[in-house]
Amino acid sequence: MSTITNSTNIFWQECQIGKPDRQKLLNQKGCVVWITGLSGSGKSTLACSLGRELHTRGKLSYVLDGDNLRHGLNKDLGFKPEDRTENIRRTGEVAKLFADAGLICVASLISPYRRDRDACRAMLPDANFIEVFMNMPLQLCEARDPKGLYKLARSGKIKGFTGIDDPYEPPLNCEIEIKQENGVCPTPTAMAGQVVSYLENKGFLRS
Ligand SMILES: Nc1ncnc2c1ncn2[C@@H]1O[C@H](COP(=O)(O)OS(=O)(=O)O)[C@@H](OP(=O)(O)O)[C@H]1O
Ligand SMILES: Nc1ncnc2c1ncn2[C@@H]1O[C@H](COP(=O)(O)OP(=O)(O)O)[C@@H](O)[C@H]1O
Repeated sequence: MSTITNSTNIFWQECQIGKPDRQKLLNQKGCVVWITGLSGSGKSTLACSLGRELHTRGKLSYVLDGDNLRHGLNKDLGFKPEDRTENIRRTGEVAKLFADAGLICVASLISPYRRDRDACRAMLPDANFIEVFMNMPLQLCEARDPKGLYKLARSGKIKGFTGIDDPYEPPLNCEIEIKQENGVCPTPTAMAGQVVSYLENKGFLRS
């Protein structure tokens, strides 16, 4: 991530009401839950299920989904490595703002490159970046293929598709790993439950 800025003569503006005040109001702690994994691994499913579970518990969250962001904020970006890097950087910055607002921000993007995810982690105080790895086999994701993209990638109609002809670098230091047990994928509710338990144990669900 570049730390170079093109602006000069800029100053940080402090306000009287800060993150601790907002957290107190919301009775929770702002953080980023960053879900990474292959296309079709269940990132959006987990993000939605988690959002629903937190809402039920009276906790304010917001989902930043890669696909959705590419309809607006990131619509100028493609899938070249430098575009993916910029996609992740922008999303990291937005997620950081949501966390500062006191929300539990759930970012759900393939984010295939370790360096880009680590750069987002570095934007936040360490414990406030919770990396969730959807550790699902490529064969399962490809068998699901809900958008038919793997089929297009295998036939060469999409170039640079993650897992096929573009790399996915699994996390080395994630906080949560979601994986199959005895060849069975946990249900969406169980996946969300795993994340909620983590948030609860680490004190994010109280101020
Ligand atoms: N070349 C290539 N590689 C990977 N994915 C592709 C590609 N082209 C289009 N798509 C679709 O874009 C969705 C991924 O967007 P992301 O912003 O999460 O990608 S990234 O983090 O910048 O790698 C991804 O959504 P999910 O399937 O939900 O992961 C795909 O539907
Ligand atoms: N835990 C799960 N159990 C069964 N099917 C799932 C599960 N998670 C996701 N799926 C299914 O797999 C497909 C891909 O899930 P999705 O959340 O869109 O993945 P991603 O966002 O990583 O591309 C969808 O059809 C979804 O219904």
